[in-house]
Amino acid sequence: MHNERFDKYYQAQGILPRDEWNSFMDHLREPLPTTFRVAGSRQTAQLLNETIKDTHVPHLAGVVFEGEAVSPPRQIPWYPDGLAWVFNVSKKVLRKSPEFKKFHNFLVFETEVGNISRQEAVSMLPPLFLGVEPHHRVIDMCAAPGSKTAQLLEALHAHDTITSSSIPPGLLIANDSDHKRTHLLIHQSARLPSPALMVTNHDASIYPAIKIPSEVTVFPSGTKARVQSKKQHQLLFDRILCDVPCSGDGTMRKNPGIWKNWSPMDGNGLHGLQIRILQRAMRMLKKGGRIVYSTCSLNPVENEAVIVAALKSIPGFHLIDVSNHLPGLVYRPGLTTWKPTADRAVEFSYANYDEFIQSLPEEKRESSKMSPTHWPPAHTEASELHIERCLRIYPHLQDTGGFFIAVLEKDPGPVTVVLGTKESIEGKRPAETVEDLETTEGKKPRLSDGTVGPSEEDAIQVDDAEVDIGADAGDDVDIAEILQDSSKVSSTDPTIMVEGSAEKGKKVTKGADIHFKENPYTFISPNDPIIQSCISKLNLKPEFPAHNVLVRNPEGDAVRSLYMTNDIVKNIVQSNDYTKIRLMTCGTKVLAKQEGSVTKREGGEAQFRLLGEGLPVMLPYIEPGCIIDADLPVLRILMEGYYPVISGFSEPFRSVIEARGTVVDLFRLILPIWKSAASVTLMIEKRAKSAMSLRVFGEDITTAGREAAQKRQADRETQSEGQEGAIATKRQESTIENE
Ligand SMILES: C[S@@+](CC[C@H](N)C(=O)[O-])C[C@H]1O[C@@H](n2cnc3c(N)ncnc32)[C@H](O)[C@@H]1O
Repeated sequence: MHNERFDKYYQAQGILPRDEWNSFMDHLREPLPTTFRVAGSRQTAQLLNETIKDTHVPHLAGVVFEGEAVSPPRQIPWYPDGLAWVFNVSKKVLRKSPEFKKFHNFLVFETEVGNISRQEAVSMLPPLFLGVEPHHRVIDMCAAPGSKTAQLLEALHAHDTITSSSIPPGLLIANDSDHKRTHLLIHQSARLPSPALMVTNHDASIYPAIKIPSEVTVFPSGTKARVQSKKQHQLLFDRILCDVPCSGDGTMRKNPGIWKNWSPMDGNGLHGLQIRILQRAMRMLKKGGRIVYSTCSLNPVENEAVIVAALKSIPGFHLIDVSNHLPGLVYRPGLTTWKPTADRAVEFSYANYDEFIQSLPEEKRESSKMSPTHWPPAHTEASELHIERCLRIYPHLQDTGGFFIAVLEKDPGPVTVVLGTKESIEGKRPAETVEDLETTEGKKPRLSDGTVGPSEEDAIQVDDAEVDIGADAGDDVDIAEILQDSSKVSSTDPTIMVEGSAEKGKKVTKGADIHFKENPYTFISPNDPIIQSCISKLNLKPEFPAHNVLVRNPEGDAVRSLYMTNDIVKNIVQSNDYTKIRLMTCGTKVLAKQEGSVTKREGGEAQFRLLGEGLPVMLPYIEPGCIIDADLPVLRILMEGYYPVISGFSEPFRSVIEARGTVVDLFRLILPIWKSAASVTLMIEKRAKSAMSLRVFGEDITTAGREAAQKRQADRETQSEGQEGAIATKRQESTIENE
């Protein structure tokens, strides 16, 4: 845990007063304490938080392990409502002290079901500065694996109750350029089902313009709303998170491997991409909207230098003073000057870019990774831009990782015409300013993605401009035309077709990504017989938004799963080519075909059931008459076996369920069950069932839990007999580690 280049570089940057240097370095070499956040809707989170505060903490307060007192978890002072916790306990204590082991199990299971997010303290900050509200349109540009996305989604769902999800009028797009990592986002989203969520897979620096219909034009100050046109406009966002890829040297406490190979060149190489992502975000932001730019790097080249370059290249933005936003948070102001180096040995030989570039042989100048924006601005410029308003977080300040945050706002500007979608006029969300970038930034050159590029005076080169999967207004072209374009598609590939376009040679939208292999999104008619059958069989209320139900298969038929979205997600899906925006998923799965149900086996029509993950979203539409009261003994039977027979339940549950039933209401737990001829099954996922069992009964009474316990016992016995003991322990340890 030593690197001379690191010391030399950061001492030269003057990131800290001299007398803090040793403490800073000592903390960098210490492992991070465990931190977690109680997640979920506000009501659920508060309830679980009370359990931690009132049950777990007192239980852990007096624990003494091997003669030493162990500290119980404590609340992170700056996190709102005390919902984030830190605890500093070694693995040995976790494993061997029964009190901590129980608490650890609680954490593992609640994390599994999404009630707790084991997140680094500093990583919880960016969403707190973004201030998302349920009506906001939000994009998380570099979202995977999704811990901040989860926080943004929770803010969008601030009006959820313990049992049911609200349908926010806003939108959250979680994007990541790494296809594999977008699957992490999809996995996360199953824990927080939201009809307002879309997951996309794009390079954020060339994120395509999303079209949205703007049917109604409203003129300000009380003039009457009237339909002016059915034009489409570019969707602009109220809030954007740019948690950009970075060198990550702020995470050294968690990733000690960074020490060995650290070099200033890592940050130098990322600087250009970081600027382009931030610039793209600035162009997608609404007037008065807010961007949070963050990195887990301490390097000014990845932080302040990016902010300066972006602010200088696109006028109309400023840094917000957020010093009073989170009382209790200790941080340092942004650096107003710094010293870049293009030298692995960390020599600071060049005071400015010109000196640097002149020092290179002519043939090497063009390929240099360094640009003028790596160097600091003049002193007056730095103070005009208020670079000191950025936040730097160092490990020794509050025993965290290192982090950087800047909060940018787009000037509100004069309001000329206010355009809104139909639903905004009907009061679901405040009318918004939607501007047509085509006209407002007409003087600037246009990038090939249809967005506006920097002007000639701008210091930054946009070198990905040739990648066009962008914002062209959506002319239709023949697929043959695309096939001819060898830069986009290899002409030797005979199978090129947009997934889901059933006919060969079908027209596709210009700019569509024909390599994108996802099933299409088809909203089905509210009169579709399957939808109608779900409404009647599952006793759904007439308010059920049947027009917002979609399916995902090439034929567009309701064959297996039904998803629900809110209005804005539907508008976007219907106005854009899903391959062009590379849409991985949207909305939330609410209903699924019950395979092998009796009627199906007898050749009757397929039956759909409510999904556990979609239940909070569906609950407001379920007739109260089909919610059955039950008690703890009933829940116990449901949890202990996979298919408990109906005759095994006591009255009155037994008679009620014998008549019929799809949903059970248990002391503010609403759970879906499936009733077949002779048995009744709790339709929740195995791990979720175990988490609930621990929460409700204090032990894992589920079949899977009992089997796992038996296996552990058997392993222990084998171990004590001295046969393969070492192997069994290792397996157990690695399971705990993974968890
Ligand atoms: C710092 S991580 C994001 C962490 C995430 N916000 C969270 O809290 O879980 C940066 C992410 O950016 C993604 N990424 C890298 N280059 C990108 C690009 N050009 N466009 C979009 N995402 C990118 C990486 O795949 C990575 O998942």
